[in-house]
Amino acid sequence: MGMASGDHRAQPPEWTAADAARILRVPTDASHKYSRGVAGLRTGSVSYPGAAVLSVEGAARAGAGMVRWLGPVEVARLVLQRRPEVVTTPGRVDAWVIGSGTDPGNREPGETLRLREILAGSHPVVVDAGALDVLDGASAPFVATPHAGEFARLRERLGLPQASGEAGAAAAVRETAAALGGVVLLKGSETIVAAPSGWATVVRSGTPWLATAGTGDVLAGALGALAAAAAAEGPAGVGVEQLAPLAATAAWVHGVAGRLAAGIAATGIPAAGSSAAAGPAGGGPVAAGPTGGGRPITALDVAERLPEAWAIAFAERA
Ligand SMILES: NC(=O)C1=CN([C@@H]2O[C@H](COP(=O)(O)OP(=O)(O)OC[C@H]3O[C@@H](n4cnc5c(N)ncnc54)[C@H](O)[C@@H]3O)[C@@H](O)[C@H]2O)[C@@H](O)CC1
Ligand SMILES: Nc1ncnc2c1ncn2[C@@H]1O[C@H](COP(=O)(O)OP(=O)(O)O)[C@@H](O)[C@H]1O
Repeated sequence: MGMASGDHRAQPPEWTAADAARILRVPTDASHKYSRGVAGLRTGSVSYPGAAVLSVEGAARAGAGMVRWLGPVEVARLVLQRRPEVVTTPGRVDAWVIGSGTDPGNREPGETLRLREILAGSHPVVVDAGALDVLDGASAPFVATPHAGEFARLRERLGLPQASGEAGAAAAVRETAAALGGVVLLKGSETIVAAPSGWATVVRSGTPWLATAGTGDVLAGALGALAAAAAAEGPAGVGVEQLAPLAATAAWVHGVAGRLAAGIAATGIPAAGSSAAAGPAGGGPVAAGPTGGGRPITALDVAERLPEAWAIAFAERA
């Protein structure tokens, strides 16, 4: 994390396996499911039930002590069919994931109220897709996770001009984070993460094979698990600036999981201390990169490879 910069003019440095390894938490003899963090998800809907399943998969596979999913009973049935480990009754939550697989145009007023309550709380919140419109006035530390289309709409709502070019994207993500008072994770072939302070990093561990429906839902769930683990660690909780490296780590692990699923991850995963410019000694640039082959993948394939990606990062632990 020392590599990343708060200089608004600078191009953000790349997040590495070693950076991710410093953030990931390993259970000890003293651990129990609650100390490892409860990820609470209000994701999916009757219109998009699959997103509930996918975000739950992301959270479960990224190491949550418990996944609590709350929502319509017919969606709960699908979630439990896929993953009976999930708890579907209200209770303790250390970090929330909201919005994936929901349509703000179709949201019941009661649900909007619940989302606003979550955003007025003190637990970290991952704000995805259909919840990006309720961010205004949030006091909880949060990470917004828009794709390019959602990012453009978010900036429009904030009265900010549209960004252009690679350099423009990084500056725009920083500017949006500062305007919102929360972390912004802009998804894409390069995923840019910025905190309100201007701290920023770029994640390049993925593959274009990730461009398939539902992979963003898996990422939101995975980030929820990492945030819950951090939040469960002590009474001090997790501040907004701490959420940025957690978000970069979730994106790094998710990207590598995509590459593992696509069969192109055996070589060239950026290693300890590497950056795109570091050369082979530091792990090197991605050898089997975007045009280096691979095969089609599904969002569930990505979720299934999260533990392996996690272990690849963790192997870089100093
Ligand atoms: N199995 C499921 O239940 C799935 C549910 N999903 C949910 O479906 C809802 C709608 O999400 P969508 O993202 O499809 O729709 P959006 O309502 O965000 O709109 C997509 C629009 O944005 C534009 N756009 C520009 N850049 C884009 C980019 N990088 N990626 C995607 N669209 C871009 C597209 O051209 C399109 O017109 C969300 O709640 C999402 O979470 C999706 O995650 C897909 C899988
Ligand atoms: N061309 C690409 N190269 C690498 N990763 C990509 C590419 N396109 C999309 N992704 C990744 O795939 C995921 C897509 O998320 P999102 O757009 O929210 O999809 P969905 O809403 O269908 O879940 C993100 O993690 C994003 O970074």
